[in-house]
Amino acid sequence: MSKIKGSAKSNTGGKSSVGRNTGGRSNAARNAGGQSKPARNTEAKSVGRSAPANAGSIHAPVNKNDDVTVEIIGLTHEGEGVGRADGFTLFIQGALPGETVHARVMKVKKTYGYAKLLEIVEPSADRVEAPCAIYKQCGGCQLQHMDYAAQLKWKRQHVIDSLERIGKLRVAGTEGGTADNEDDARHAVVVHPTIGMGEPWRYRNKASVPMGMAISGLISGAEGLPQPDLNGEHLIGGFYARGSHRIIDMDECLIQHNSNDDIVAKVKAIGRELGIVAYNEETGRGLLRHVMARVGFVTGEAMIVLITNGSRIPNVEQWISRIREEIPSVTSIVQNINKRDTNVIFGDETHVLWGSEVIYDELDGIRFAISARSFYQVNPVQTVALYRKAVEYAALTGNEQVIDAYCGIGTISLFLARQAGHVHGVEIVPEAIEDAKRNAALNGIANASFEAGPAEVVIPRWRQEGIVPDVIVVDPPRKGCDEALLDTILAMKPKRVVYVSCNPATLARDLHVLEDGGYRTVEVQPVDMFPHTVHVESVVLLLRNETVYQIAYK
Ligand SMILES: C[S@@+](CC[C@H](N)C(=O)[O-])C[C@H]1O[C@@H](n2cnc3c(N)ncnc32)[C@H](O)[C@@H]1O
Repeated sequence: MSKIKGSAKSNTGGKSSVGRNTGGRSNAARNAGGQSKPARNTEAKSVGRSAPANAGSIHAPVNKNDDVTVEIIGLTHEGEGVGRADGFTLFIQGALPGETVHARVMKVKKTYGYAKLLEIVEPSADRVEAPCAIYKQCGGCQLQHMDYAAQLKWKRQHVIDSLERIGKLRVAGTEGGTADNEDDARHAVVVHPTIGMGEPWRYRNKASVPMGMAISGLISGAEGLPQPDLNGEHLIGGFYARGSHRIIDMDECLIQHNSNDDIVAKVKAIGRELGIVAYNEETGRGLLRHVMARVGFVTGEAMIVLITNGSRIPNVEQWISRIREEIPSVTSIVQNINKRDTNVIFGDETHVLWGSEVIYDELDGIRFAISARSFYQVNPVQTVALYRKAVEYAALTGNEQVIDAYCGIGTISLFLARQAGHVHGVEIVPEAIEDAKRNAALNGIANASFEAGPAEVVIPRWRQEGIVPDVIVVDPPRKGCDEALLDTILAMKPKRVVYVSCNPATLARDLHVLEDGGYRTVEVQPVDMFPHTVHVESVVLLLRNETVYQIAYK
C-alpha cells in the first residue's frame, strides 16, 4: 500500500465542452471551452472536470487501491473535490477545497483518476454535517456537506469561471479575463452575489420518483402490510443511487415539499397493497415506472401522475378512491403512458384518471394552471426573485414589444405583460402553450399571445411578418439557445436581451456569440433555485452596443 502526499497546484480550472460546433464563428465561440474533457464526463454539454496538469503522461503515479493523502484544491462543477497526488489529478466525491483527506484510488485513467473518501484529516471551515440520512447513497443532492453561504459563493464563482473561460468575458473584481490584446479586451461584467434562500429546505414543488421492486421484509415500512404474492417482492420508490440506476427506497427528501413526500409514501403503500408491479428497465416488463407528485405552494393543490409501461392499470378504481380518501389535497390524478426503452420519464400519451387536468398555483399574484407535462420552475420562492430580476432587466415602460422565447406555460411572459405593450411567447410543448393561453385569460391579461413551435423556427417567421421586438427574453433548456435563434436575435436587433439560464456553460457560449454580434453583457444575477445541488440559475442583462452608449451619454 503506497502512501502519497498530494502536491497542490493552483490550476483547478476546467477546460470544458459545451457541445456546439459553431461553424463560422470566432475561435472562442467555436471552441467554447472545448479542450480536453475527461472521458467520464458523459454529459457533453456541461462544464467538465479540470484538465489534468500532467495531460499526456503515460504512467500514472498512483495505482488502483492505493491509499493516498491528498490536499483538495478545487471543486468540479459536479461537486467532486479535486486533489492532486504527485501532480496527478484525483476526483473525490465528498471532499471540499482546503481539506486534507485520506482516499483510496478506485479508478486510474491515463491523465486523471477517481478516489473514494476514507477520512478527513483536516476539515474545511465550510464543512457541515449533512442533515439527510441517505445523502451519501442518494444522487439527488451533491453539496449538503458544504455550509449554505459557501455554496452560494461557489455558485457565483462557477458562473464567473464559465463566463471567463468559455465566454471570454472579463468579470469585474476578478483577475480573470483572457483577452489577448486591447482590441479583444471586453468591458467588465458585473456578477452579483448569488441570491440565496432564507430557509433552503423543502423548496421543491415537484418530485419524480422512479419505482422498483425489492425483496419483502428488507424494506422498512413494508412489514405488516397485507401483501399480494409477487414472488416475495414488493414496490419501492426513491432515487437512483449516485452514478447508477439502483433505486434507493426513500420515505423523506429534505428538499421536497412535505406534501410530495406524503403523496409518494401513500401511493407506494397503496400500490403495494394492490399488488402493483414496478417496471424493470432490464427486462422491459412490469407496469409502474415513475410517480410524479406536484404541489402548488400557494394553493396547496396537488397532482399525481402515474407513469406506466402500458395503458391498463389493475384495480385502477380502487387506487383512485384510496388516493382520494387518504390524500384530500389531490385534485388531479393523471396517467402517462411510456412504453419505450428510454431514460426519458414521460411518454406521449396522457389521460386524466380523476379530477382536473391541471393544478393551480400563484407566483407574485399571478395565477397559473399547470398540466402534467408542462415545465414549471421547481422552486417557486426563488422563481419570484428570478422573474422579478428578469422584468427589472427588461426595463419596460408600457409600450414595448417583447418576445419571450422558450416560454413554457407563460410564466415570465405574464410577469412581463404587466409592464409591456405586448408579449409574444413561443414554446415547443403544445400542452404548455394551451396552459399559457389559459393563464393569460385566467389573469385577465390581453396583451400576451402564444404560439407552439420551435423558437428557432417561429421567431424567424415573426421577423418576416414584421414583428420588431424592443426586448427579447430567452429561457432555454440546458443545451442553450439554438444557433438559428441567436442569428435571428442579432438580425432583429432588440435594444435589450434578457437571458435566463440553468447552465452557465451554454450561457457563456451563447453570450460570446451575442457579444460578437453587437451586444454587451452588462450584469449577471445568479439565483439559487436548487440549494444543496450543484445546479446554478442565472439571469443576465445584455444591451445592444448603441443602447449602452445612449444610456451612457443621455
Ligand atoms: C427552462 S424551461 C423555461 C420555461 C419558462 N420560461 C419558465 O420559466 O417556466 C425551457 C422551456 O423551453 C422549452 N423548449 C425546449 N426546446 C425548445 C425549442 N426549441 N423551442 C421552444 N421551446 C423549447 C421547454 O419545453 C421548456 O418549457
